[in-house]
Amino acid sequence: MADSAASPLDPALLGLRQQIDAVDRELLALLNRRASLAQEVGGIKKREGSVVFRPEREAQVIDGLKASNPGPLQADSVAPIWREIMSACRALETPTRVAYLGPAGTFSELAALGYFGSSIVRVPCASIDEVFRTTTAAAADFGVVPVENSTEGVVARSLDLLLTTPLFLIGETSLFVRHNLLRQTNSLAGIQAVCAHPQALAQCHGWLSYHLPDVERRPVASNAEGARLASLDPGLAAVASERAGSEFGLHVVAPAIQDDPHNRTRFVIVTHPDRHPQPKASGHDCTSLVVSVNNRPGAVHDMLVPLKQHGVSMTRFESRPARSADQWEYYFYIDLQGHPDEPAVAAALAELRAACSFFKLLGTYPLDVH
Ligand SMILES: O=C(O)C(=O)C[C@]1(C(=O)O)C=C[C@@H](O)C=C1
Repeated sequence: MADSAASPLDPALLGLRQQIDAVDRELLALLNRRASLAQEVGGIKKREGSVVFRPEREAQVIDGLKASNPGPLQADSVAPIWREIMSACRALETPTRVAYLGPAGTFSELAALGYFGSSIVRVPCASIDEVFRTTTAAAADFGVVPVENSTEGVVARSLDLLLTTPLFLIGETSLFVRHNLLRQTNSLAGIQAVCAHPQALAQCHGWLSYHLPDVERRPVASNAEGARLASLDPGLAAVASERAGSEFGLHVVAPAIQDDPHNRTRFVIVTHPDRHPQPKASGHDCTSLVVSVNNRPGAVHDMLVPLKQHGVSMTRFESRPARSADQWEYYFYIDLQGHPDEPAVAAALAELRAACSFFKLLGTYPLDVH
């Protein structure tokens, strides 16, 4: 087909491409200069024995660039580009090993890559428990685990493990989750079972009930594991990402089958407090804690009064049964806006701690920058 605008012989096109080539060479030279500076920073950190990954600094770099971006590059493009640049620079300082619910192609892997960039050492794990174990045992520097989905609510296992393990939070990221029905053949006929993580099956409940009402829904450890099983058996279908589909050579029989078109999953980044300090204030931070109060009338209200008194906003409040002898005891997972280095947050936390029978600071970290 004739395409005069895209013809490589068009002198205007040729001229513009030559300019792009020249800009790319300049960009490469600048990126290498940046990389050398990061290496020098890495040298200082090594001498001081301090950690390489500084989530608050990375958030500030991206925030600053977005605020001063003159365009036409869109503001939304700034964060992913600089995340990759900083990922590559960080890798020159030290390898970053990141554990997540694998195998390749899971949404957890996408979240890990979105947050840390692609210059990481991937440590796929078979379960959320294994992500916590691997990170606790220092076989990974960081773990990425889902905590909440906009359709299905909390990921209970992650919340329980945050309560019971020593790991703490240093970051968060969220992902638009688009599920697809994948299979060896491009047809809905003859499917015997649909395999996926229980959360994904639940997020597609409406679609599966309508289109495959009599087909077994088979919960498996991850969506990518479902895709792997579907690649071995023509009678099986999977609910997973397009990436998992291409990874295992499957057709997308039906795209975007999640019941909520805005289906999002929030992930947190965990690490071990012995190996990583709490991030410093970035200016846009979140502080997460889990608390419990004695079971008496008004106790939850009283616990929250210090937040109001010190003008600290609460952005999340989830309850989980404590599974203690008293079956009506609960743990409350609370997210506050701000950092404990801010006097109002410090004062509110101190008073809240005094009002609680149990108090655990889960971490403080920069809010996700898009
Ligand atoms: O500023 C630092 O501390 C660096 O190591 C440099 C850099 C970057 O590339 O900008 C890389 C890694 C850190 O997580 C933060 C920033």
